[in-house]
Amino acid sequence: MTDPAVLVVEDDPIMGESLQQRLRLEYYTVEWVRDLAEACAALQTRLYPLVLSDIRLPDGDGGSMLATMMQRYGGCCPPLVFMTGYGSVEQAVRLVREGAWDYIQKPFDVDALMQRIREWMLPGVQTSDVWFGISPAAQALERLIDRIAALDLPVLIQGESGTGKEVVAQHIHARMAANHAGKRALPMVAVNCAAIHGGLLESELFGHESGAFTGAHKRHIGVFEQADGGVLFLDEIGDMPLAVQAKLLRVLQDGQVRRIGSEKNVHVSVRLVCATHKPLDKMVDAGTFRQDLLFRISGVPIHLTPLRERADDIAWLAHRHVEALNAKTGQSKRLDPRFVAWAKVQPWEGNVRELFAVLDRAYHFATDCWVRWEQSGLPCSGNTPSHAPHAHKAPVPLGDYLAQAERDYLAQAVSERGGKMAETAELLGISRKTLWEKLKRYKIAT
Ligand SMILES: Nc1ncnc2c1ncn2[C@@H]1O[C@H](COP(=O)(O)OP(=O)(O)OP(=O)(O)O)[C@@H](O)[C@H]1O
Repeated sequence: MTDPAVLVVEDDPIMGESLQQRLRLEYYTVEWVRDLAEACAALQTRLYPLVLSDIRLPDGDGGSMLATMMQRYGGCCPPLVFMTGYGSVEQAVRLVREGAWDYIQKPFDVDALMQRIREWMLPGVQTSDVWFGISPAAQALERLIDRIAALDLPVLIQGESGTGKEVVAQHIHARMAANHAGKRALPMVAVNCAAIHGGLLESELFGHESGAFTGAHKRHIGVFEQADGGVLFLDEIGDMPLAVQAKLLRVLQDGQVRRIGSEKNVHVSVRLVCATHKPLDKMVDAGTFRQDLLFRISGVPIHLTPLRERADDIAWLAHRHVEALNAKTGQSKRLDPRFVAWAKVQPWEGNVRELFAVLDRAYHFATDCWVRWEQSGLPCSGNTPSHAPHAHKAPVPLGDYLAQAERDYLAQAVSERGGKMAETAELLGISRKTLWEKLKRYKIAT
């Protein structure tokens, strides 16, 4: 199946015909059937990404439609959305609780329906040449990277934590490597300047000779020399001490490094790519970052847009991440389209890293083949998520974050089911014994 196909189940010829025409105009493949029997036959032939069904059919109703799909596909049935009149809204609400995807009340605005179908259908662009995102900001960035890969200018990537600065640096290297004709593979060496203490950072960058200082038992070749002819990625350059900044500036001006304890300069040629989440211009004003160095390293300045300002990328990234998890685990789970809808309406303050952490949790807690927002440990509607990722909060270890989310999720599930262990365990897709153990571990009262 290549086209996104919608199965429309509608006995009213005018409604069926107009839905079919409008969906075709939107480039969907449409199959229109008039009753439950025809719908059953169609469902035997393919797995539709979306089934749009009238709640009242000549040979059955929404309940029988849902039962048919559940019987055919189990917990993994395609999204089923009911079209309902005023008189059957209550039934539609009940069916949504029982497993239908959503409902839409007649008469409806067709444009609004198309918009919702786009969300239900997850129209992620899956072309392999897109690597950063499908939003206008991401596409502009991709075009920029294509252009600058061939230029010999230093690149400075700025953006909030988790926006993908390292992903961009790696892609610049990949593009350069693709254009590279040399016999030796184009090296890329990365250093996190925030992770190495000042004195050691200098030695890591420029190298040292044996005996240059206490503890320098043998010669160390610095990253400038290691990356010679390729890419040197200095991550978190905003954390570099002023003394090291001065030495870095000299190396960039001279194109030569001198290992600590050596008398000799070594010529180096690297493509420098720096990244930071800190505002370097403000640091210059505050006197904590050298203006001349900022000028040197920002040959091509790149500012990465936070994910909350490029919401179009959420679906695309989420979809790709689930595919990556499938490739890793050998499973074939699919993203619940409501995941994306909720991610868009939540006051989402995290970036891609946080999105992936939430998806990882939902993926691993999934009790069937659907990766659902409900299993992400975040609330489904309303106010700011209780532990929504927040880019400005102090980071906590991922293990603690996941444990907290698991704890909250279990507590919520147990309380919603009035402490009924068998029911809760079944809902969570784990054994009662495992549920008991987890409740004990997290000290959750029942
Ligand atoms: N466009 C993207 N496509 C795929 N994965 C992405 C993208 N952007 C970010 N990621 C993923 O999000 C996570 C964070 O990305 P990355 O480390 O590049 O961010 P960063 O801006 O360098 O963060 P930090 O400032 O904390 O170092 C990684 O798991 C990365 O693979």
